Amino acid sequence: MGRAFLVVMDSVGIGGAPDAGSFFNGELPDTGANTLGHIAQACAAGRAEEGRSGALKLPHLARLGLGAAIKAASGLEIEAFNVPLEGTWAAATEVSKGKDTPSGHWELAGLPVPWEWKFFERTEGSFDAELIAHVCAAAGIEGILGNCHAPGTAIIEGLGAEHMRSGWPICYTSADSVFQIAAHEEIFGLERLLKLCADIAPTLHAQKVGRVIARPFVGSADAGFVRTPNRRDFAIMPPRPVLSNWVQAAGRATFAVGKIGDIFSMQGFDEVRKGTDAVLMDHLGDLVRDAPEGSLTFANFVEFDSVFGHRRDVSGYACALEWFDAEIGAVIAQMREGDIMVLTADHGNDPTWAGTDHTRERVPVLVAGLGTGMLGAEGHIGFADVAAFVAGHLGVEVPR
Ligand SMILES: O=P(O)(O)O[C@H]1O[C@H](CO)[C@@H](O)[C@H]1O
Ligand SMILES: [Mn+2]
Ligand SMILES: [Mn+2]
Repeated sequence: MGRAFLVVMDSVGIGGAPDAGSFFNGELPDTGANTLGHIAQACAAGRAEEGRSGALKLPHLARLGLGAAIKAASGLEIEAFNVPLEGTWAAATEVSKGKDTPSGHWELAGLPVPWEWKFFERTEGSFDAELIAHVCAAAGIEGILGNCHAPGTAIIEGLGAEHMRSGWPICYTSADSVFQIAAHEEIFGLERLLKLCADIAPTLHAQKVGRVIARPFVGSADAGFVRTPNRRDFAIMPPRPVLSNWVQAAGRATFAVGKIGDIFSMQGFDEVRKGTDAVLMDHLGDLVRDAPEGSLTFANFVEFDSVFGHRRDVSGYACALEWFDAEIGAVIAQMREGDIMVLTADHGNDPTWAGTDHTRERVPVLVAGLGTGMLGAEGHIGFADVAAFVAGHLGVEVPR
């Protein structure tokens, strides 16, 4: 029967989205954004030399068809990826009207987002008085800080000291459908922050805001502020069953690795394993060793996006890709006969692009365990085809 491992490299887009012009970073449309393509070009030109050097080395992903996928997606040819093919590949195009994590993951899991998300469009004064009053009442405080679009690290640097003085939470958003609350773990309290987010989430979800995100941090004005790994996403529930539900309903085991549990509101998984990306790679290796026949493992590696993409750190992103490639090569080598691993992404986050937001892009779909081939017409498929493909491999019915 075999097993399936669906692995999302968060934000590792390959350009070419036909609707990129409808998505923006500030004033600039995402037309031409290409996360992997532009990182590879920067590396080849010697512009990504911090902590690494030279051409982007992704031998395992390249053998699975990364070069062919980029070329199909965006027309770009990356010399470093020009190696003999051993995998099955495609470039996937998204239809959901959002370039964020839930939109990408839901559609990859078979559910294109069936509504328009609510975005907070004003970059300053983003939240209306009613919402602010709701947050204040839920938190038992007089006011909030922030109330704007901002990168999360910059806003705690700018408002952390004031937050410590006033005890008011820092509320901010981005080009995504998110309401984020940053608060000091010791001054405001971690449990209090998580409870506040959980309490206000139903109101925001009812307005089709995709996620309320708790962004705890520690530190001081003198020593600097730093976010902790205790981030928690309170995401709107998918309105219909998705891949993990289908597999579970067929009596199979399902495992979530990383933030997958949060993205699907903990629905459809027998077990959720979390940690930093390095820890997640160990979890994935353990599951490749131990997961039962017929099972689904759905993993997300978030640091490409959260640590490097949003920070527009090209060298760091390249390092993370090279680390991932080496590690995943060793994990793939442990797969059993009949297993497949599908490596894909949920959106772009081009670190050479303007702004600090995600970028609308196509994504690679690279399959290990099937031999050499291509999916779709000339290598083009939709995000939702990934779910159908994985379900088909497991012999699980896709509900109509
Ligand atoms: O800049 P930080 O706080 O990391 O926020 C980013 O993370 C959010 C959720 O992934 C995105 O919408 C973007 O705003
Ligand atoms: Mn994402
Ligand atoms: Mn992100």
